[in-house]
Amino acid sequence: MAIGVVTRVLAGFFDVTDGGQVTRCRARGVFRKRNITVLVGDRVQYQATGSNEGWIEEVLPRQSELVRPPVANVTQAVLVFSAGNPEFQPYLLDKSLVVVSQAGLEVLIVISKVDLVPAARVEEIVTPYRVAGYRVLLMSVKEPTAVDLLKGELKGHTSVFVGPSGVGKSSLGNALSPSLGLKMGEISEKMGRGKHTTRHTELFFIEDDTYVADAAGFSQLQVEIPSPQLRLYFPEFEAFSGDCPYRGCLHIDEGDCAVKAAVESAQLSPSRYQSYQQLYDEVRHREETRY
Ligand SMILES: Nc1nc2c(ncn2[C@@H]2O[C@H](COP(=O)(O)OP(=O)(O)OP(=O)(O)O)[C@@H](O)[C@H]2O)c(=O)[nH]1
Ligand SMILES: [Zn+2]
Repeated sequence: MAIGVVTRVLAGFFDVTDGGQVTRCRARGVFRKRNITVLVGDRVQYQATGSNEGWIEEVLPRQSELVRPPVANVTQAVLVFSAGNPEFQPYLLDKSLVVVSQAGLEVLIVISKVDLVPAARVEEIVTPYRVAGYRVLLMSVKEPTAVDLLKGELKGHTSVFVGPSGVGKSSLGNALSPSLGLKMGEISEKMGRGKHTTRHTELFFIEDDTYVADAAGFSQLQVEIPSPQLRLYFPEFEAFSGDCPYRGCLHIDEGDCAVKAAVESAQLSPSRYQSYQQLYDEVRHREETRY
């Protein structure tokens, strides 16, 4: 019996990838009885019955399960944001960071199109995130070696690629695997026409134990964290919050707040703090209007 990863779910069939080889499998009826849905990303035991055909015998325990997109065993989110064209969007990045951290995923930030803005601007964009402890990769089509660094960061992970339209996800996907690039391009084209197409998530084999899924719509997810806990998702605040006079200081309206003081003295990034404030307001607003 072999073990593979479900990379595609079709009507009644599942593509199981094992070392880059794809076997189109049916699933035993027992899964329906046991109320198990086989998801993209599931590790399965399967039995090949012919050339490229087989049966899924068992679904191995899941480490994680994302609802949107419905993918099992995702371990890492790659957040792709461009330095220019479209302009860097700090709030959307900061919000996405909170969402994926909440989902328990490892995070890699990719700043793309760094060739389009001056080096000093790239520094300005990137520094707050490095200070906060995030891994950040700079990417440019003019710097193909960056793709090797990205491959290194993907190794051993099942990653979802997340990012706004036009930041260069298809170009990146293409550099990793031509079929991945094609799929990513296809999706955004449809979204651009404003159509709501239900599309199936697919997992792309990059190398052994290394897969990538694209995740349109991920950034539309809401932050489901209670407002008092939001501050914990801005890890760089912690170096200062110990000096806030109120234990449990939210760093919003409190007097003598050490985090706000650090923002004013530029020891903390004003842009990151602004994102925190905006997110806090959004969550508070939802909490207040819920009942
Ligand atoms: N200058 C520059 N342009 C880039 C870079 N990467 C991608 N582009 C260009 O940016 C445009 C958008 O790239 P895509 O790869 O289609 O971006 P995407 O994120 O897939 O965008 P959607 O398809 O809208 O989701 C294309 O014209 C690319 O050629 C880069 O590193 N530098
Ligand atoms: Zn404070």
